[in-house]
Amino acid sequence: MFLKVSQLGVRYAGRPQAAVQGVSLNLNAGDIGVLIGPSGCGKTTLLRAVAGLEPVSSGEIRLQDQVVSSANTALPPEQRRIGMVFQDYALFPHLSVGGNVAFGIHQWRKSEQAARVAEVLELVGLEGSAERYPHELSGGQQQRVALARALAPRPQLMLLDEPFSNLDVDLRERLAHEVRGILKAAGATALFVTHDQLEAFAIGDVIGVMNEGRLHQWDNAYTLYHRPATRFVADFIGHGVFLPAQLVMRDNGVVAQTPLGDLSDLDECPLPSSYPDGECDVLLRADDVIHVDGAPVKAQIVRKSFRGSEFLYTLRLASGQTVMAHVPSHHNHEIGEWVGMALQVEHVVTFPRGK
Ligand SMILES: Nc1ncnc2c1ncn2[C@@H]1O[C@H](COP(=O)(O)OP(=O)(O)OP(=O)(O)O)[C@@H](O)[C@H]1O
Repeated sequence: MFLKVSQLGVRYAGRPQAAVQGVSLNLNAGDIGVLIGPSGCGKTTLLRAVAGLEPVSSGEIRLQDQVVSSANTALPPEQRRIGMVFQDYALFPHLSVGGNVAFGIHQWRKSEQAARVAEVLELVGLEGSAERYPHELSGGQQQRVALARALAPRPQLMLLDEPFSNLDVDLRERLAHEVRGILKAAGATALFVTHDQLEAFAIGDVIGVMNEGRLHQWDNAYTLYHRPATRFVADFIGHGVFLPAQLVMRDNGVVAQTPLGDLSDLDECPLPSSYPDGECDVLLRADDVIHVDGAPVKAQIVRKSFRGSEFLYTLRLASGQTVMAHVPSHHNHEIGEWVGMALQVEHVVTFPRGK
């Protein structure tokens, strides 16, 4: 295991609650991990602890099997061979692009420095820009220089904290894909912090969802979306809606009875005995709820937003619950209209009956 974080706790003096509590995660060499979660959930604190910039109050951090942080060990940041790109990690304005990129390798021989600068600038798509100055570059180009600067000393681990948050949305998405390509081409292992889930999906091999200092799940994007471990993950990733359901046995199989009809032929569905009286909530994504003109269950459209090839409808069921559905945009119904809806769920995800 390349990076191993075990039962990590980080506290700030004078704050009653730990900023990071009981967090464990593993990252393989060459993989990109992404931490995502709402503001204040502890993402940056965790990243800073890995960098050696925050002391650890419990648990430990290992890099290539060496304990670098624990309650009584703290390898200084400069000995961790870590490259960092932070949101506010500005370039030095008085240094050329080449000068900026060479900053962390100034102790190398001049010829090796020049070769490495050319190599990483090519990697980030800025070959031939070594003589330019930061103010002559766009925001996206400046962030690529910052990335090149961090990669130049061949760090064993790259840490990136919301590196695109000062850039506009279109550029962010493009850069997210580019940065993944650059990190992979460099063979880098990286931990990346964002609060944007599309960015997380575009960049991460493995994604961790944090809330209030805790890591709820550490998995690939597909599993996070389809098999969320907690209600928080279900809601945060892909905006889940929860419908009350009752699990019952019928013909040797489990059926989930919901206000949108029965769900049967379910894979991996828990038995009714998993919940008191079989009563639970099922997670429904907008793509689990389909519009069928003649369906017996009707729902009223309360909101609709046009997304080009489809509408995202928000619908209220007769039972009062709200669900969302992606519907092909040629089904252009009016707000207030009652339309036929049904469920198309492959694997059902259940949680204890909620708040
Ligand atoms: N230097 C500090 N001193 C005291 N408390 C801090 C300090 N830095 C962060 N905190 C607190 O620790 C918690 C976690 O903060 P952190 O910056 O790690 O969250 P985050 O998930 O990165 O948030 P954001 O997305 O807003 O950057 C928050 O409650 C924050 O107020």
